[in-house]
Amino acid sequence: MMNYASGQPSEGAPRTDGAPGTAGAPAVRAEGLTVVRGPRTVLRGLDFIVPRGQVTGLLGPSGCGKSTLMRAIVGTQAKVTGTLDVLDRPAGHPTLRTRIGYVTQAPSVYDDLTIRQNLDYFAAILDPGRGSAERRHENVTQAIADVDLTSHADALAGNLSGGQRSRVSLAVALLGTPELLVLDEPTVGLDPVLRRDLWNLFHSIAAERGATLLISSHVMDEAERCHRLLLMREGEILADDTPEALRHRTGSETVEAAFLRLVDEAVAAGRKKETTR
Ligand SMILES: Nc1ncnc2c1ncn2[C@@H]1O[C@H](COP(=O)(O)OP(=O)(O)OP(=O)(O)O)[C@@H](O)[C@H]1O
Repeated sequence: MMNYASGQPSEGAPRTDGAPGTAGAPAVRAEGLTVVRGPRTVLRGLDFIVPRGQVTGLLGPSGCGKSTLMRAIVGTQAKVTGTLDVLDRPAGHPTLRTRIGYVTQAPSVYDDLTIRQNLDYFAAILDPGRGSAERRHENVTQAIADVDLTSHADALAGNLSGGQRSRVSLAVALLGTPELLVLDEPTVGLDPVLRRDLWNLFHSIAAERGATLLISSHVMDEAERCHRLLLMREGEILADDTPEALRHRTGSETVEAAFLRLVDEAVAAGRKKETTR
């Protein structure tokens, strides 16, 4: 994975993406998406799309609802109302299970198994039976190589660093070559070199496999690496645009500055609404 190009969106990003003005259905389409968790409405009537074949960043401060939105998309969240279509099916549809790869914030690996044994285990669940043994072996070897862990394939997962464990989780999600990869803060706690390498890998997965990636982060400099952004705040979408358009629209140098400006505008609009009540 280490020698993929720049980790930045390329000029030639796919156009069959469902983005406004382009052909093709989006990977994810939400209308009036609302989620209630406990006593709180955590997502409030969201409308957005995630275009196919691109890297979309889901950014916003801690607690704004990023994980909840991802859980709704992969079908593991209760009390979801509104429309939420994923790969042309309602979210949670059984046929989506093998078409989506999901990596949660906590790496889901077995410490007492080696990397290869972890991957073998999940591959056997995805693609069971003796007849598939050879394909499983190839897929596992490829997934380990994709995340640059070939030289550690026989190391116990319990002896790996945090970044290496995150990459094992990502390798599990890559098994079965999913059409949609949903990655919840995959670079949190990683050093800058590993973060850059992972972003390069994400872009190569989109470019070479045509996969759609939805990646959450609260690190704003990672926003610049995405084709499109969903900026969230307090359970709402503040903006759904390209990084360049966001910077341009707000007259800002960086996406972080654009985000702060949009937050200020939203706060000011909220105050105005209250005073005119
Ligand atoms: N089980 C739960 N019951 C009630 N409220 C919850 C539950 N889980 C999360 N919440 C609330 O839902 C809101 C959104 O949480 P969520 O985990 O989606 O945020 P996030 O943006 O992913 O945060 P972070 O970046 O810190 O992971 C938070 O205010 C949180 O307190």
